[in-house]
Amino acid sequence: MSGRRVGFCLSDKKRRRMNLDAFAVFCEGHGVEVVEIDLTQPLAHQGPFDIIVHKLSDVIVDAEHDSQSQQVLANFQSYVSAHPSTVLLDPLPAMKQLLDRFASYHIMSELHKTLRDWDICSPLYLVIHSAGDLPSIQQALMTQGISFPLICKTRVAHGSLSHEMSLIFSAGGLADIRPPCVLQSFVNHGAVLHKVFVVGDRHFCVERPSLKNFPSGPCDRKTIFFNSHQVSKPESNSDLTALDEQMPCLPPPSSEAVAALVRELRVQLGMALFGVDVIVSIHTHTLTVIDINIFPGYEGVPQFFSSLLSHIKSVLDKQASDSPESTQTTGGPSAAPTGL
Ligand SMILES: Nc1ncnc2c1ncn2[C@@H]1O[C@H](COP(=O)(O)OP(=O)(O)OP(=O)(O)O)[C@@H](O)[C@H]1O
Ligand SMILES: O=P(O)(O)O[C@H]1[C@H](O)[C@H](O)[C@H](OP(=O)(O)O)[C@@H](OP(=O)(O)O)[C@@H]1O
Ligand SMILES: [Mg+2]
Repeated sequence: MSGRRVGFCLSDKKRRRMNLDAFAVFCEGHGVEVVEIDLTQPLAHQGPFDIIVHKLSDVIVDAEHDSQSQQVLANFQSYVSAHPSTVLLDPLPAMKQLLDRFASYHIMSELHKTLRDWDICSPLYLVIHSAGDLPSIQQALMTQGISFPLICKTRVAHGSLSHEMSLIFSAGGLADIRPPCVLQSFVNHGAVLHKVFVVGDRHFCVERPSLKNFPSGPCDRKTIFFNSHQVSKPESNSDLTALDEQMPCLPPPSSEAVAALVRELRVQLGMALFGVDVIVSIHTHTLTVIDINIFPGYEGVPQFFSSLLSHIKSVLDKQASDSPESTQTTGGPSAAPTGL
């Protein structure tokens, strides 16, 4: 597959984390040119691109208050509008919905309706738009049957501030929330998180440390503030992740249920590169979706490079078969062997 150019727009952190240089070498051997896009320069001078793979979440979040980010985003969007044949991985509207926990948690809350055959749910949650009076928040929690402990997360779902969260154990702890935020019911799950990393039509499950169990119901305990990156990275190990009491190992989520969940989310989100965080309730053994991430780190997925290239090639093959030229010739282009 010659002459295919794939542009990448990644933050410095993401480029290092993904090792884009190594991926470019990997793709060269398969006839795909990987080009890093400089967002500070006109994209038209750097193209053309068959596909652009990006993680513009930081730029989109910063564009809310920063004029330079607004300009970068505007330049990117104008290039994409002027080049409709360039495929975005993933589309900006799809990405934007996952940047907002108010939106992504609504998607999660609807999953049980479309996945009726599977014991899949997401925790009850309350959206807090602004700092209202605490009694009305407490009343809303009671009305919706959302019990303590609660986990409080910022509305913005990506970027450094988005991982600062808190565990709230009683009504008094509600004074510690900083709206806009969500208050999500805390589900005891035995300190094991299942990260489901999705790359196109493939997905991979990776076990990670997670928050330990806490006594159900309100208790007189101070709010615990933490950063999620201290809790669920492979190396995470703290008082927050060490179980206070021994408990029987939980069965992992069924692979069929995870596959059904990924299929549903792929359709609903219209995305190819995302991560789903899943826990298993120690009480009900229900597969519980607690988070969805844009273009995650895929740490613990050695098949990431080959899966990403395989998806890129499937997109390019579809582009070739959909292109007007392909209908003018008999039989269309011979689909280049993906070999992956
Ligand atoms: N409702 C919940 N019940 C129990 N534990 C939870 C719940 N929500 C989150 N957690 C715990 O907190 C951790 C971080 O939560 P979450 O994934 O929502 O944060 P995040 O900042 O989006 O994380 P990341 O971006 O790294 O996926 C989870 O890995 C899990 O250990
Ligand atoms: O845009 P951010 O930095 O919030 O993206 C995060 C993402 O939210 C997840 O925290 C990723 O962790 P995993 O889900 O464990 O992959 C982070 O990946 P990392 O490899 O950089 O820790 C993203 O940065
Ligand atoms: Mg998460």
